[in-house]
Amino acid sequence: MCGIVGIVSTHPVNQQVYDALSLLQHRGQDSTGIATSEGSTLHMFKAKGQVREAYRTRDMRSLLGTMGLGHVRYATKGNANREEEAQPFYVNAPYGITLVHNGNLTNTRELTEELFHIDRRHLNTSSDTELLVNVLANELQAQISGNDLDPDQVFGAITRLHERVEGSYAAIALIAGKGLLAFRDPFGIRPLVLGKRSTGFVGAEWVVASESLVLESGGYELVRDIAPGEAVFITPDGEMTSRQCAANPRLIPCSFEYVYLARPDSVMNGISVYEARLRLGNRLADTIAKYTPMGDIDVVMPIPDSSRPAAMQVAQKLGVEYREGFYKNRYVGRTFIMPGQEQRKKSVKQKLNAMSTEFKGKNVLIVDDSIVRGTTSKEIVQMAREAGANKVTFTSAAPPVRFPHVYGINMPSRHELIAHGRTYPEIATELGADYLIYQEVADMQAAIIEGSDVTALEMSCFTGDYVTGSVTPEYLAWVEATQLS
Ligand SMILES: O=P(O)(O)OC[C@H]1O[C@H](OP(=O)(O)OP(=O)(O)O)[C@H](O)[C@@H]1O
Ligand SMILES: NC(=O)CC[C@H](N)C(=O)O
Ligand SMILES: [Mg+2]
Repeated sequence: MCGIVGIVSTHPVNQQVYDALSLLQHRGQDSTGIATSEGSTLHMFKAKGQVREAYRTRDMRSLLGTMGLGHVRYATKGNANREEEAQPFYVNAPYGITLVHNGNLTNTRELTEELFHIDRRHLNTSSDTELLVNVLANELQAQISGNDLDPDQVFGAITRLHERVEGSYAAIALIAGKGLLAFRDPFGIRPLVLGKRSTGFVGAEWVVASESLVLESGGYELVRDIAPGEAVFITPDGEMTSRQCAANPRLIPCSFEYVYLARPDSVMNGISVYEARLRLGNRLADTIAKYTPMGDIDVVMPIPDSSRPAAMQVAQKLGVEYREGFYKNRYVGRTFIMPGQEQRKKSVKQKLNAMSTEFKGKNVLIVDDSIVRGTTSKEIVQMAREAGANKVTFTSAAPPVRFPHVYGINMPSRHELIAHGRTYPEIATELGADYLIYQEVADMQAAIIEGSDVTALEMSCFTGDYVTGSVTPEYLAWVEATQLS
């Protein structure tokens, strides 16, 4: 999962893009980059690491211009540690295009072949984003007749792109001197919102971002979510045009955004992430009440940070005291999105510590938002026991993750998933917990979409049902054999 932002302003945008990326840091910690367009000149800077460490004052000063975009990366394809794969990606024709992408393409093998053998394009990395920007450039080139670029040509290119590309993609591109283009895949798997701020001068300022909290913080009004399959083109003067470019668009957003990835203060596809997490807690409480005699539980505890809203509701609904027994070191980032199991394991220990006064002799019910590899939960159960807990009940506000996620969350291999091929008692034993309770799939779906217009969710990592056609057993075996873990 990555974070993306694009801004068209009447003022220099470098600082605004930087501020937005800081707010999206929870979506990717591997690398970051910003590109700006100063007339027809593109400026770009990218580096490994988090936003605060990556940019020096001189890098920021070089990012001139009133249109810009930025990216924080959580790698799902290629190599998390290679600076060349940090985004934005750049191609010099037509006009000069830079692009940022959140998502993961699932027909990369076909696209690589086509781009090389038919379109005669040079690919220099194993990043799927490099494929995406080259398809865009190729299709844009095919649309252009004179020297000017009009929105019809841009939308024609996106229509073709939707026909060629499969998988998930929320993307923003800067076309040097011409405008900013944003588009979302035909299922709207990854999020993208559009915001506007009136300047008091002619024209408005526009922002496109992964999450709505970026808009709120910058004083933009939320115009709407960009629709699945839709493309939005904004000229340097702030003129905005949009068009539906997909043949059969249907909103099927990723459930994992609501479970874990997004910040709780964002609203995505009309659903408040915080409220969805509260509802997940309510439903989980009902399931817990079915299976656990309440007299057995002394306290409910969250695993900071993401499970707090759900844990609060579990405690309230069960009528059990809510306590924070794990202290979180705020200087360690999110562990799940770190690359490599070694680093993730080490970081859980550095990040969380159990306070023995909260555990001694107690039956604790621990709530996490999800259990994926079990890296966090295994450590947590052990910490709780060492801190003197009597019985440990571990609960997850999401169902068991049993299948690879191929749409922008890095869990490509079934074998690394703790729930894959194991029964509940086997998982509990593996975690060292006395009891283990998961949310049901139907309850997760109902909790997330309740009260909204969304009718379906992308839940493949829980169900094994993939919404794009290219995800076959053969593809999954290839992903398992070749991708990052
Ligand atoms: O089973 P695992 O493979 O360990 O993955 C699941 C855990 O990872 C995430 O926490 P993370 O520390 O990344 O972020 P958070 O602070 O937002 O909870 C998530 O909230 C779970 O705690
Ligand atoms: N998580 C993402 O959105 C990743 C984007 C892209 N697939 C990359 O690996 O860089
Ligand atoms: Mg967590």
